[in-house]
Amino acid sequence: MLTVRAPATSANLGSGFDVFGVALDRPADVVTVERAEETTIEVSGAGAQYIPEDPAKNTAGVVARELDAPAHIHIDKGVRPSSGLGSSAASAAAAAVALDALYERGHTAEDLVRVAAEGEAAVSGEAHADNVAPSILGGFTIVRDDGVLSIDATVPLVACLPEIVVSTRDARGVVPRSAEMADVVHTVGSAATLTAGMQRDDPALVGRGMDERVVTPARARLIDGYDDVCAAAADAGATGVTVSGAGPAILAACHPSRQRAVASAMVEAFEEAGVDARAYRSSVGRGAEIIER
Ligand SMILES: Nc1ncnc2c1ncn2[C@@H]1O[C@H](COP(=O)(O)OP(=O)(O)OP(=O)(O)O)[C@@H](O)[C@H]1O
Ligand SMILES: N[C@@H](CCO)C(=O)O
Repeated sequence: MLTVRAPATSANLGSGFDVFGVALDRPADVVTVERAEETTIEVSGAGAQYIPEDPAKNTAGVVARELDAPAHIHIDKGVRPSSGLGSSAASAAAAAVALDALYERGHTAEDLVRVAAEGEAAVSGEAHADNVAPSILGGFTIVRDDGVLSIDATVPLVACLPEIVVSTRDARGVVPRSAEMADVVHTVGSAATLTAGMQRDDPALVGRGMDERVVTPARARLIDGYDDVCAAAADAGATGVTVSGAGPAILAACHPSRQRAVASAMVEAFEEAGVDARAYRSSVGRGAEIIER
């Protein structure tokens, strides 16, 4: 028997659609695996009632199939599904790390990112790896077709999760199919600025680099109170604010001394818009870890 904790993640960071991701300190999924003849899944915790226990439909079950590593899998959800905080990815990442260790397969972390991305494909229709990469590797990650990079950083972040559900499948449906060249140039500038900011641990550069004009505005319309929450975060000192993953969570970057104020301002602004919310104060965090053998 073996237990792994895999963290929530925020993907895109505005300018890095389907490329950038970041591990958060919390919340996290905790997955326990035990060898079995065939895979079975049991789910408890946040939003468990919305998560399929059929291994073919659960990201952790798909990972067990891909690794040919049948197991009884217990998933304790800390990351609520359809949150924009990489819920389905946290289970996939934890299962990949746990099953690799349980069956002593010795895959590299990069191999496990590819396997966990297949779990994501089963639920969202596409094998995007921008949540599973940070959930396995930790840090700020850059995913490309030819590999994945992870950069350590400690920039303070606030992820504010409202009591609204937006599925990744739906949020991918509103992404424009094409973009103006001026917006593409702007996005490249933001992505480069954000990457430099992560490397220098500079919250001001990271915040500026979150600005993006194509995908983010289309998705913001799916989130009640989005503009007010962004304005409140900026007033409280956020250096940048954007949709986390496919939403509805909203991610802000800030200087350490402003983190508490930014978190409170975002929750209050959601509440003024009639939406309950909670904020997770975080830094760029670590990846999946075995916590019990
Ligand atoms: N182990 C799992 N944990 C969570 N959701 C799962 C799992 N397996 C399958 N799902 C399904 O995946 C969907 C939730 O994933 P979705 O990608 O919409 O949200 P998310 O992972 O929180 O968001 P995002 O990818 O934007 O950060 C739900 O339909 C849920 O039933
Ligand atoms: N890059 C993906 C992440 C979803 O978690 C998207 O934005 O659709």
